[in-house]
Amino acid sequence: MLERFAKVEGLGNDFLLLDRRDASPAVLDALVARLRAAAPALCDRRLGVGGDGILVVGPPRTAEAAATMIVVNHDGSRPEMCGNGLRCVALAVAGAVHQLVIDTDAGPKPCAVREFHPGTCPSGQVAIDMGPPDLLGPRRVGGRAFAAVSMGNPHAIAFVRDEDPEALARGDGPAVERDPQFPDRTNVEFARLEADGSITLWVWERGCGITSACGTGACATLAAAIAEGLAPHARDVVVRLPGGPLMLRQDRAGGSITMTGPARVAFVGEVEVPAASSTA
Ligand SMILES: N[C@@H](CCC[C@H](N)C(=O)O)C(=O)O
Repeated sequence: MLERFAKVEGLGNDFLLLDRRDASPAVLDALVARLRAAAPALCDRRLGVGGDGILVVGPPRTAEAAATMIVVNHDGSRPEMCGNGLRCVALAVAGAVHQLVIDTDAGPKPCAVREFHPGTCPSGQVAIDMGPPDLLGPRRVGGRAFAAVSMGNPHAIAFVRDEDPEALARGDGPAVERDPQFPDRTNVEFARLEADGSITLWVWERGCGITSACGTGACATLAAAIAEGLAPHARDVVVRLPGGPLMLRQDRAGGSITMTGPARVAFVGEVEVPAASSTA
């Protein structure tokens, strides 16, 4: 069955986006099941469209929302949240309305689209109220201390000084992702505080591997940095990811984190999504 999609990206974290705001709950559930089974093939960068995951835009679940975002990782798993993906969904849904709420599996998220360039392939800057982080305490994995933080989805953050965060994310990410202390697996962050107050961040994503950016990972890292006294409240903090910078801010302890960054539709197309039973 052919499905129309937009290829979207935020800082190079890229997704197939299927807008099915017209679908009934049963049709949406069946589509998500098919996409989960087909995700490794669809997201394959040589044999498929290519992407870190898939975003399904469904009808809103709550009265104030414009739509719902459902996320499927590259490996077919279904995470609760995706920061870069949500910026892309807000951009795709926004049209003339630049303030909107999108429902997610981690609750409703207010979004503001700025510097909107309309067209078949719109782009813009999107600010999202990502909600408050949940600080879950320290974990020790392989002799290293990680801060466990939930942004709706799970993160394990280690701060390094003289080590290379990219090498650590590539080398240690897979084992930390599957450490038994994280029964749902975890996204894994290696972060370095820079002299100018910014944070350099590499992320090994659950269900994807290394990505060029992770919005929830950046927010979780800021929360851990503030908790450890490494970053300030009520000031913009730049988190530098391989794909570019995200601007983050938490105004008070325990409060919401605001994330601002780019989103873009790269191209649109149609792709065959096989029935779930024939993709095993
Ligand atoms: N890239 C995303 C996070 C996507 C979900 C993640 N892989 C998970 O399994 O939790 C982001 O920008 O937040």
